[in-house]
This record gives sequence, structure tokens and C-alpha cells, in this order.
Amino acid sequence: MLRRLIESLESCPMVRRGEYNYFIHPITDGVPIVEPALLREVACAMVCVMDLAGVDKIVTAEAMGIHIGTTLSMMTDIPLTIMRKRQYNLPGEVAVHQSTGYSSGELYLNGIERGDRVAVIDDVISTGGTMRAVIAALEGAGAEIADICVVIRRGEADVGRPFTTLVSIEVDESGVHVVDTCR
Ligand SMILES: O=P(O)(O)OC[C@H]1O[C@H](OP(=O)(O)OP(=O)(O)O)[C@H](O)[C@@H]1O
Ligand code: HPA
Repeated sequence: MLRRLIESLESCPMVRRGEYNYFIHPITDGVPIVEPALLREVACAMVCVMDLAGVDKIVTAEAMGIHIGTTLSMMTDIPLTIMRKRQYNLPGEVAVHQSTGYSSGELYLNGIERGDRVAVIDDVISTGGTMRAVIAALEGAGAEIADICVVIRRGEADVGRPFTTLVSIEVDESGVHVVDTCR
């Protein structure tokens, strides 16, 4: 079922970002090209593995959760909000600090009301810094997190809550190796 995702991961290029081996893939980077069939495969798998019952809103983080979140939103008719790296100063905006293996900054949550039941999705989890920031923002806003799903798990990050992944990978100098799948 995840044939396109697995094959494209195992053949994708990699670059160094400081000490970090950064793999480059359509789902995590939007380059070189995002094939509709791959996006459909990923979003269909998410619909299958996630608990979306009673979910009011899908939450993702800028930038590379957006194409996945949009596809899932269109398939499920559940509205989407995107945590942005830009501050809007709207009433109720929640700011949190995000750090990854190669960057750090702020993320801003808008559009969530106390008691909202939300599903969180993202493209990849590596250090878990982004997901921990997203969870902290949602807790700060008083949301109930129904489910969390990331397409690609890289490593063993702990985000303090269970989450589902479509594939788990290991990355070394020779490239990406898929070591587990959700089905
Ligand atoms: O588990 P972590 O170490 O936090 O890494 C995962 C995060 O890194 C990437 O985001 P990034 O902040 O690079 O922004 P982008 O989506 O704009 O590329 C990716 O989209 C995840 O959100
Ligand atoms: O190696 C990576 N590639 C793409 N996106 C990422 N986000 C965290 N790590 C990575």
C-alpha cells in the first residue's frame, strides 16, 4: 500500500546540514516534484490508520505539513489550521519555541478554541522538537488531542504522547533505509 512512499524514500538524495544528514524527498521538501499519486497514497494511509472520529480540526506545521494536511482536509472535510513561523497577533494566538536537528525559531498557533478535538499531522519526526512544540501550543490553547500521525519517523524521538507513523527510517551516509511500515 505504501509502495510509492517506500521506493521514493529509498532512492532519494541526501545533503549535509552541519552534522545532520538531511534527506531530500517530495513529502518532506516538496522537491523535485510532488506526484499526486504519492500524495494520495500518503493521505489514504493516514485516513486508514488515524482515529478521526469527532475531530473538529486538523493541525499541522509550516511548511511541509501543508500539502499533506490540505489533502487530508479535502478527503475528510475536516478544517485545517497551519502553525506558522509568522506572528499574526490575532486574539488567542499561542506562541511556542521550535527546535529541530538543524534550525530553531518560533511557531504560532491560531484558530483553535478551548475544547476543540484536534488531529495533528506532519511530514516527518526526527528530534521531535517540532511535535513537542505543536503539542505544547495545543495544550496551551486547551485543545483535546485525539490523534497524532507523521508520515516518516526518523529515530526514536519521545514527544510525551503516543503517535502513529506510516514508515520508520534510518539514515546513514549511504542514504535512507525503510525499517518499518504501519501495514
Ligand atoms: O522532529 P524535528 O527534528 O523537529 O524535525 C521535523 C520537522 O522538521 C521539518 O520542519 P522545518 O522546521 O525544517 O520546516 P519546513 O517544514 O519549513 O521545512 C519537518 O517539516 C518537521 O516539521
Ligand atoms: O532529513 C530530513 N529531511 C527532510 N526534512 C526533515 N525534517 C527533519 N529532518 C529532515
